Amino acid sequence: MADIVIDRVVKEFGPFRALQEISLTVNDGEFVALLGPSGCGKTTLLRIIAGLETQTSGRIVIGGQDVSNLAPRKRGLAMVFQNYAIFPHMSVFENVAFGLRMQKAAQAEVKRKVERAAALLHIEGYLDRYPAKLSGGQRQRVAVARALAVEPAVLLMDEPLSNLDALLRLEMRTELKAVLRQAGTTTIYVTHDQTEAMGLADRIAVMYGGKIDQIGSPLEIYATPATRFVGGFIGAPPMNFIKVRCHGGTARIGDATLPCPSTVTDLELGLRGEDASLSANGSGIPFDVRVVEPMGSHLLLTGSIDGQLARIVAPPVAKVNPGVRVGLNVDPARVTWIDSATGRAVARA
Ligand SMILES: Nc1ncnc2c1ncn2[C@@H]1O[C@H](COP(=O)(O)OP(=O)(O)OP(=O)(O)O)[C@@H](O)[C@H]1O
Repeated sequence: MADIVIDRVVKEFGPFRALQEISLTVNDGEFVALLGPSGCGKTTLLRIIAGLETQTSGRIVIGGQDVSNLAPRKRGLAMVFQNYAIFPHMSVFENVAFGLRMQKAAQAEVKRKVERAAALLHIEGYLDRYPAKLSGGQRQRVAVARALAVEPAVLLMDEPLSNLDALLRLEMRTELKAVLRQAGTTTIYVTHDQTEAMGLADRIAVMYGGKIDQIGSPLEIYATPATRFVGGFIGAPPMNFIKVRCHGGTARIGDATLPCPSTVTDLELGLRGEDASLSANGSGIPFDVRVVEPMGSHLLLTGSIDGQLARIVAPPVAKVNPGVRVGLNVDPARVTWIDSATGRAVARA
């Protein structure tokens, strides 16, 4: 078993509390993404799991063993960090072979595993080169290949694809997902890119201000965000938040009404741009269109609902012009209600 238990981990840098009692269990073979904006504490948490940083309090347990006070190399994990350290005096082959050499693997096995990892990362053509003759993206792939070559039970990665161009990034993402799933590697992956987290992870932990705001499958996080922050961070375009007042279980927007949770009066209607559709006769929630952007697969409409900014996704062939008012149909079951005062989602009535 190679499950990872993060148990009430706190990290303080002097008076600044970078992590506020984080608890999270990553199951054996699971892929969990730590997702959040710059400064939310994801790298700090990963470094604590790796043993590169010491927690102020709390424990890290890997495969049933408390590793909180163990040196990084005794924790039985492989890691790829943003500032990937590959050895300049070693060829790409020897860089990828490094972990296997440490394990005193036989030469034939080293060769086989290096070639396999190199093929996966598309660096098989550079095995004889030295890092100085590689681009940033190629070096990054060497670092990933080196981590994968040892076939680790636990793999920690911090933005390992950040130096790749968009197309290669997408390709590597797919490859990485396939290979880690096949190998059953328990993986924690830090990223600030929500599409990457959605595409790769079994579960996503969305972090904000040193805390986990929500943990769940990509679909759960997308469909039922626990906070305004999560709704606004996940999805493109981000979720719209329209301030409304809820009286007797009904919110009124223009001539339209929506059932709302009657426990709170000051609410925000959290509406995904793709969960609204243009009504045929202008009925529904009034939406004043300001800009129409044809994106190919869809139209992105930017405008306002009740004077508040909103972005709506429409079919690519929809006939909509800037400056017009259209009506939106919204399925009440697909909206999120946020308590304006707390920023937290309110259960539907
Ligand atoms: N050694 C340190 N000393 C003091 N403060 C630190 C130290 N390392 C990190 N911090 C602070 O802790 C917070 C979390 O930093 P961390 O690097 O974990 O964020 P992050 O979410 O990984 O961001 P990024 O995506 O920019 O790397 C930040 O406010 C950062 O300034």
